[in-house]
Amino acid sequence: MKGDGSSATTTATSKSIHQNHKRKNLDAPPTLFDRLFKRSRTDNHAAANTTTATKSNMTESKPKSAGESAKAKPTLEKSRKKEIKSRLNAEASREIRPLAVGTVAMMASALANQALPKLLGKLLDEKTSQSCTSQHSASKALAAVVIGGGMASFLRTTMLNRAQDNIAKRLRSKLFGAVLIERDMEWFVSGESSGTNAKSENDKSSQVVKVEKSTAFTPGAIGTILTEDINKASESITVTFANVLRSCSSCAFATYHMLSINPTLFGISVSVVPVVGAAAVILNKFVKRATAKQRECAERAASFAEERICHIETVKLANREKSEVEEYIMLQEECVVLGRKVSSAKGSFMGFMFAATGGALYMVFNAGGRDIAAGRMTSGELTSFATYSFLLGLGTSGVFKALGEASQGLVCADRVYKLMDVDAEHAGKVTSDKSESVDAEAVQSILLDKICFSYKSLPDTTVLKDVSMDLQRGKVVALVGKNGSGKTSLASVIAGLYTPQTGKMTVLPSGQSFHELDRQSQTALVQVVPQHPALFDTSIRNNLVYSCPDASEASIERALKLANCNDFISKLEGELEFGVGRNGMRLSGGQRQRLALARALLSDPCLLILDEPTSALDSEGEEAVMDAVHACRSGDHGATRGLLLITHRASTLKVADLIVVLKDGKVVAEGTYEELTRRKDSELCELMAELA
Ligand SMILES: Nc1ncnc2c1ncn2[C@@H]1O[C@H](COP(=O)(O)OP(=O)(O)OP(=O)(O)O)[C@@H](O)[C@H]1O
Repeated sequence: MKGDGSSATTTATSKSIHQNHKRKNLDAPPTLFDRLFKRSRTDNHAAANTTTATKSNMTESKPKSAGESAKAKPTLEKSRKKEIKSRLNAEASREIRPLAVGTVAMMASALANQALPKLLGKLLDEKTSQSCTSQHSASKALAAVVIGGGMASFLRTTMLNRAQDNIAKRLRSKLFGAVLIERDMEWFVSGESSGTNAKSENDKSSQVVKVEKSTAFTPGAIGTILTEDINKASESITVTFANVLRSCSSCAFATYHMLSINPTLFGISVSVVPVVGAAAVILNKFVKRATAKQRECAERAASFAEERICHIETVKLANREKSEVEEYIMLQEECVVLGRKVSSAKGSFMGFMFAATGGALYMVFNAGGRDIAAGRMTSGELTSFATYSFLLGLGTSGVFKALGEASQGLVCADRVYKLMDVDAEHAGKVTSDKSESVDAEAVQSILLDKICFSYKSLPDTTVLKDVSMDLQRGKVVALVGKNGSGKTSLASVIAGLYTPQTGKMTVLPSGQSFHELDRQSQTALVQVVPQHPALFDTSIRNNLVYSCPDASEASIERALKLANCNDFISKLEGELEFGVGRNGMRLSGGQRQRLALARALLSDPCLLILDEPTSALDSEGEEAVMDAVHACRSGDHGATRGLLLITHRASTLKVADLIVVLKDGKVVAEGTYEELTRRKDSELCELMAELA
């Protein structure tokens, strides 16, 4: 089993990440990660306070999800607008240098644009007056303006785009951190992250219950926020802001020049502005609403497609490919209808603008022609005037367009910050917030004392009731119970994924509270092999070292041997470098389980939890579980470890030192296999009979 360069690089990278993490705990200078997330948390707390204030000003009592808010109200409350603006400004202020250079360059290029018509007019007049000497001066000035303007345009584009990219990068990093680090598990499994069923209706024709899904922070919606919304939000404080400035300056310069050339002609030329402005305001409102609806529809379609692709096996087993494609087409049609409304509105505005501008130019040339004939104006002046009026039109539409983009940017930023701000209910305690650590090797047992737990989404249902248990190194405890009795929930609480409402979980002999330890200590103490282990679309090696990136070759080999992985890995092409495919689909269920077991063993935890470990294992794989039992009892390199087996198999139950029977979240019996099967009507016998 050899590693190639790429995996070595990956391992080296993960090693360095892990080492960085370790260094962080030793009070090293703050890393980029620290700076980003500490700042982000400070921002979030500040924002959370402001948000609370904002929420109280809102008319709705229930806070809405991003998808819902976009659906219900594409415009923002004043106080919320103010808050978002100040947060965006804070982001922009961190890019003050490229923004300042870009803005100055933009003003310079705008000046060059404004100078062009005048110089062109001058050139024309000089040419018609046959003055060879002055012709040169206009040409030289023109050359200087063209070269200077070109350079300014280059600087403007590169600097503003650089600022935009930097802001987007920071927002993306903060947002991804807020989603991955700062949220507790419940946020991911509850309706807020995965989308809830908004309403159900029975589709009689297909006899399938159709459920309209909300787009509230589904993985698809999170993806869209991370890409499109952040792009638009960062654009609104860089390029769009600069465009507003440029368009305004264009309007001011053009107005000045037009007034200085011919004030009467200026009056004729701007007579169409109020009409065009009023049309723009009305259409802009309509476009904003329609765009929000179109976006919500596109998100629903994206989430729909994503879910079907993720669960392709279920789709194919149910023979639903065609009907799912049809439903997707219907969603697309809905999007197209909404898109048509947006395009019609935009098209009408463009057509109206064209007609209005054409009409204004017709009037200008009519009156200007008369002025030339009367000797009040030269043809060069009229050309300059016409070009300035064109620039004024361009500037005016630029202002409206940029203002529209800016308000769209605010709506997008609102979605970004809604996802970034963690509400108190779902704030997972961040690793660095908990400073207590433990020497995992010194821990002898984990003691559960009257643990009570309910999920936040169902606070009235107590899933675990006064569960007490002593999980010692070298001891195998089997946990049995009917479906839904709370076995997996207990495993998740012990692993630190959820915090119990009452009761204590203590590590001995230090007596520290497990749930007050930092995440690194918690994962060093407890590792879980879940019912359906998730594998990433990468090599076996990378999947293996996921929770222990700095594992040595010797410990990798030991973990693989303990989990009985070597036989199947040696038959795979590339062995440890074999790509397992998406969700580990290129491996069998048993192989996935065994690989997950090796991954857990690699961390050398004090306690290993195997949730239904034999469900996907063949008889050969069951031996791996027995090997794990042996390794826990006798210690594979000196130290023993505890094992909590969630199982129903009699063969596994027999090897356990203690069997704990769970019923409706309560421990109803505990003892050895012999003790618990002495009576035919014992809880364990009844359970085994029911499960047989
Ligand atoms: N994320 C969750 N949010 C709310 N309730 C949940 C959640 N996960 C599980 N439950 C509920 O908690 C109870 C216990 O579930 P749990 O998965 O712990 O049972 P289990 O004994 O492991 O079941 P099984 O043997 O089927 O895996 C069930 O009633 C279940 O509906």
